[in-house]
Amino acid sequence: MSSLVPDVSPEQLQQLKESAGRCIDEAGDVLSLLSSEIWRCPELAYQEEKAHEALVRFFSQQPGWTVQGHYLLNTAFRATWGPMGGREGDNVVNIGFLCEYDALPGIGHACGHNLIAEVGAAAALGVKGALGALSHCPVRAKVTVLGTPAEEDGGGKIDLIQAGAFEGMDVVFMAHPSQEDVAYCADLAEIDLTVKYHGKASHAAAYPWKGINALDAAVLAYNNLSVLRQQLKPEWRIHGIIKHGGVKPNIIPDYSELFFYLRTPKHQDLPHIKEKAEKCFRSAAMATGCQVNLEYGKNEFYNILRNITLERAYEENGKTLGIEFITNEKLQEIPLGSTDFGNVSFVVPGIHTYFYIGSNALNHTEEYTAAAGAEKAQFYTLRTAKAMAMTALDVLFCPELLQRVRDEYAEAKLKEESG
Ligand SMILES: NCCCC[C@H](NC(=O)CCN)C(=O)O
Repeated sequence: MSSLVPDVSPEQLQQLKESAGRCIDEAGDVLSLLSSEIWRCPELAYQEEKAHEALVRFFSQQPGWTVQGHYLLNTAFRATWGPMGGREGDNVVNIGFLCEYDALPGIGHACGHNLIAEVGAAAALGVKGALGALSHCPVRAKVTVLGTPAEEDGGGKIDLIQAGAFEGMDVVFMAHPSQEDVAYCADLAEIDLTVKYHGKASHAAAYPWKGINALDAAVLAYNNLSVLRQQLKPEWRIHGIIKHGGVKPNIIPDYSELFFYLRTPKHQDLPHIKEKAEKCFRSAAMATGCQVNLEYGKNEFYNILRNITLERAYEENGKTLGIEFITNEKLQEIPLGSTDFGNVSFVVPGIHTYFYIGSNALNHTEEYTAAAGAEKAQFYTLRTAKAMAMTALDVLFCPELLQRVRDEYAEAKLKEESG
């Protein structure tokens, strides 16, 4: 372990970590109530009004927090504690914990975002509780909880980055429910694409030759993409749905709409997959005589800029709590999807870990929705929060560790952005 700030011994840091764990356990009931309140009322991206209200109420009822509802976005919030401690002129070390709370259409919290909110809140309570119990904290510390809506659709963290919400943060943490405990997974860069074909209606039996078939264009495009996949790199992904394909069998469809996700390991590769996909959509328009409009999502999701220094510190703390991590780099390179945390990782050093919740069900299934709302998930959720809080305390009290985190972030960002 790096050398600690003056006045804090390794034993005292360990006592602080244990204190954080006790604070989290003591708040276990209210944290579980918070999580289940969110879970019971699933709300879609940018519409998480009840979840926002529950989280703002939660922190407003906790002593010492400054809470801002509707923070820069209607369903975002910010809760801060501090800066406290240190000496006049000391630099503030601002630790951020991120909460997600949007659900999926039709299957509720099938990605367990209610547990993401709980982990973030719990870890923040733990750090605040441990520091607050000190007669004098030798570090000028601040804890920031940021409610970041719309991860599943639109990317609220990206909106918040653009609005300046992450300025002044030194390190950020969040954890995402999964099937295993892992400090890093190679989440993909991603962009949404909506494709609209406009044709010409006609009676499909009487004079079909008068029509221009927008459904044919959609089907051709879908098949074009299906054969394109053979020529894509194995980690690239193109997948989607036909949202509209016509209204009646005897009316040649004059409108069809498709919704696709395009994904690549690095956000610098997105233009290449976009170019390939566009040829598939435009050639289908040419083949059928349709007009085509391509509309990209407002936010590109970035891949995650990993911070191995922080990951290792998190793993060390988690192991003391009995967490068994996947550390095999090959398994960590298997993409689990995408997240707008990737964009955050390019503006603030941080980790987006994954944690087991007591079920082998798969995300984005009804079984996972049930698992995310089950009492059994609470033990794993609070354990993850403790590991995050312990790692935050390491960052606060080990200046060398914080410097290594910063150095790795700067080097990784330079390497990534120089291609
Ligand atoms: N613009 C759509 C982004 C979809 C993000 C979604 N995220 C997760 O499933 C969370 C786990 N990475 C996805 O990857 O489909």
